[in-house]
Amino acid sequence: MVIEIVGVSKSFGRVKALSNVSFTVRNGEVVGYVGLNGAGKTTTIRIAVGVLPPDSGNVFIDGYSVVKEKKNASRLVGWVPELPIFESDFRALDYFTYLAGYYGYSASDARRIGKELLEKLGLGDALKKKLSEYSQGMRKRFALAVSLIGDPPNFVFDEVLNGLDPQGIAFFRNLAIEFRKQNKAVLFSSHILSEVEGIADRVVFIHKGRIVGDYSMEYIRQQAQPAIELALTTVDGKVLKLLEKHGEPVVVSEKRVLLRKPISDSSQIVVELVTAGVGVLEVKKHEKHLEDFFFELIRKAEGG
Ligand SMILES: Nc1ncnc2c1ncn2[C@@H]1O[C@H](COP(=O)(O)OP(=O)(O)OP(=O)(O)O)[C@@H](O)[C@H]1O
Repeated sequence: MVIEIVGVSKSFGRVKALSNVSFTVRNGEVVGYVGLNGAGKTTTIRIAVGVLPPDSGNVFIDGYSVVKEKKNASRLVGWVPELPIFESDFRALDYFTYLAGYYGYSASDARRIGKELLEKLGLGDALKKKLSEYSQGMRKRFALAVSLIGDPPNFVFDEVLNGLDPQGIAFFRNLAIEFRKQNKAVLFSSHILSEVEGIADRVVFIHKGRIVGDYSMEYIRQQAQPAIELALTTVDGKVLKLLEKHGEPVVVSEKRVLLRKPISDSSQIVVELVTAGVGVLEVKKHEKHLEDFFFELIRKAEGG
């Protein structure tokens, strides 16, 4: 229902992995946790699920502290680690059935649910394979199935999309829709913003152990719209009125306008401007990609 990360810091020797990290994943929210390799995502996640103690700060899962009430907190959160490790002598479906037994499922129910889930995750042909023979990506998918057994109210997934094929990604996307409906709080990490796009409602960005941004996906998409930058001989009310027919003009400087969300071709706009007696000094197309938003945050964080 709610995952609250409050002022968490963690160092490994001289490496400061996390500095005062705080954010909340609320009820019914699916939050992407995006950062470059080594930014601190895995460290945050391991602390959030109680397998790594923070140096300072705390994480609360539905109000239970992972530091002081670890047993209660961990019961309420399902997770998929970055590199899942299992008792590898077991065959996949047998191991799933064994684990589900802990949650009170009968062996026949557990096998039925396990088969269904593993098939959906593209492991239908590998139900009888030993986990030791599973590839890293297959282990990831198996771990995702296992995390769903107890139907916990909160989830934390570490790079879960990494290792899923298109079918697996579609499965995860649908899962996210279900989680939202069921009011669960879901945090999932990725180092690729465009990968979380169709899934997350919000994105928290981490860079060098610090949170550098927290935005709704809607806002990020808006910012990442393409635009046409125009340098003109004059920028006045008449010019803006003309441009409004073609998008959302924003005056950048005395003679520069950024036409956001353009709906017409730049050549058509230039013709209209020239016909109206406005000189066009420069036309620049901004093909803004989602990742640019992420890199801009990093640049700002670096003081550039
Ligand atoms: N057990 C450890 N011992 C020493 N340093 C560590 C340990 N775990 C993490 N680090 C360091 O802490 C920093 C953050 O690592 P972390 O694994 O949390 O990043 P990440 O964002 O998950 O990256 P990746 O996507 O590569 O997994 C890195 O500098 C890493 O080298």
